[in-house]
Formats: sequence, C-alpha cells, structure tokens
Amino acid sequence: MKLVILGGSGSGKSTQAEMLCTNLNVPIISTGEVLRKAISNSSNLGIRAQPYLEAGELVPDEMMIEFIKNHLKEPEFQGGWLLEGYPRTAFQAEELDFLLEELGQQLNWVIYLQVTQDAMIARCLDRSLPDDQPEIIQRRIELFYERTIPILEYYDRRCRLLKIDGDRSSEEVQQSIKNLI
Ligand SMILES: Nc1ncnc2c1ncn2[C@@H]1O[C@H](COP(=O)(O)OP(=O)(O)O)[C@@H](O)[C@H]1O
Repeated sequence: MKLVILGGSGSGKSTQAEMLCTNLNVPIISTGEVLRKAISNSSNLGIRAQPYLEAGELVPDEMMIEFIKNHLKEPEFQGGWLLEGYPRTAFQAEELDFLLEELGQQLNWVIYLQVTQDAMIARCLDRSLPDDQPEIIQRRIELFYERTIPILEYYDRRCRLLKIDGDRSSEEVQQSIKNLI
C-alpha cells in the first residue's frame, strides 16, 4: 500500500500516520518530524530548513523533492510506504507523480484529515512543539489553505482522494480510514 496523509497543523495526521503504518506494516516518512529532528541534530538539512520552520514557512520545494526522491529509492520503501506531510505544494505533487512513474509505483490513496481551523489552533497550542507559537501556527494554517488545499483537488480529479472528518477521537478517525482503504 502506498499512501499520503495530509491535513493542516494539528489535524492529527502524525497520529493517524503512526497508527496506519503499524496496522499496515509499512515504513513512514513524516517530513515535519524528520525536519525537526534534523534541526535538533544540526545536520546540513536541519541548518538549511531551520529558518523556514521557525517562521512557519514551507521549506523550498527543491529541498523537499530531493529529500523524498532519495528516500523512496531506498530498498525498504519498495514494498509500500506512507508519506505524512508530503506533498504540500502543486510542484511537489507533480514531482511525486514523475518519481512514482520512474519507480514503477502507483499511489493508492491521499487521505485528507479535515478539521476546523479552531480545532487545529487549539490542538497545536496543546501539543506545543518548538514551532507551535500562535503566530507561527497562524502562518502554517494560512499556507495550508493557500498551497495544500489546491493539491487535494488535483488528487480528487484523479479519484485518489479520501476526505476524512478529523474532528473525532483518533480511534474513530483510524477506523474510518481503514474502512475506506
Ligand atoms: N512537504 C513539505 N514542504 C515544505 N515544508 C515542509 C514540508 N513538510 C514539512 N515542512 C516544514 O516542516 C514544518 C512542520 O511540518 P508538520 O509537522 O507537517 O507541520 P504541521 O503539523 O503544521 O502540518 C512545516 O511548518 C514546514 O515548515
């Protein structure tokens, strides 16, 4: 199974991604988590990505596209995978299509966790990750509507989109996803 899970800040996509990759026994790439770890390790990727995360801005497409290309070509991802937080822009979505064609793989589903803006903000303030200050959360949510919502229509036109109500318990959300994939 090859899945993408998307949603705004605090939509619960990391929680659902972890549950799914355990249930489906597939490896996961959570781009937000990878970037935060890269920053705390002061790796080359982390040093380059840090200013963007601290401002709530998206890391440049070219960096993310190269990162995903390098990972999805690794042997452990040949049998299936789950991408959480990628793609986030139209350019990333198009490049993912080209990459999957090159790898002879097909994306099964894009799972979109739909939650209200108020719920997103409340959950982010609750979890207080390093980049969870109110003004940064606001910017990340703005960017979600501006850059990521359009790619949901891209996948809907390809009949690959599953819209899930994320404003419920994580167990109910996970069951809804499992019923559809
Ligand atoms: N696909 C991506 N393209 C560009 N930047 C990304 C991507 N994924 C993660 N990031 C960066 O990492 C930050 C944290 O990502 P994530 O944990 O998914 O945030 P959120 O929970 O706000 O959706 C984002 O605000 C952004 O700066």
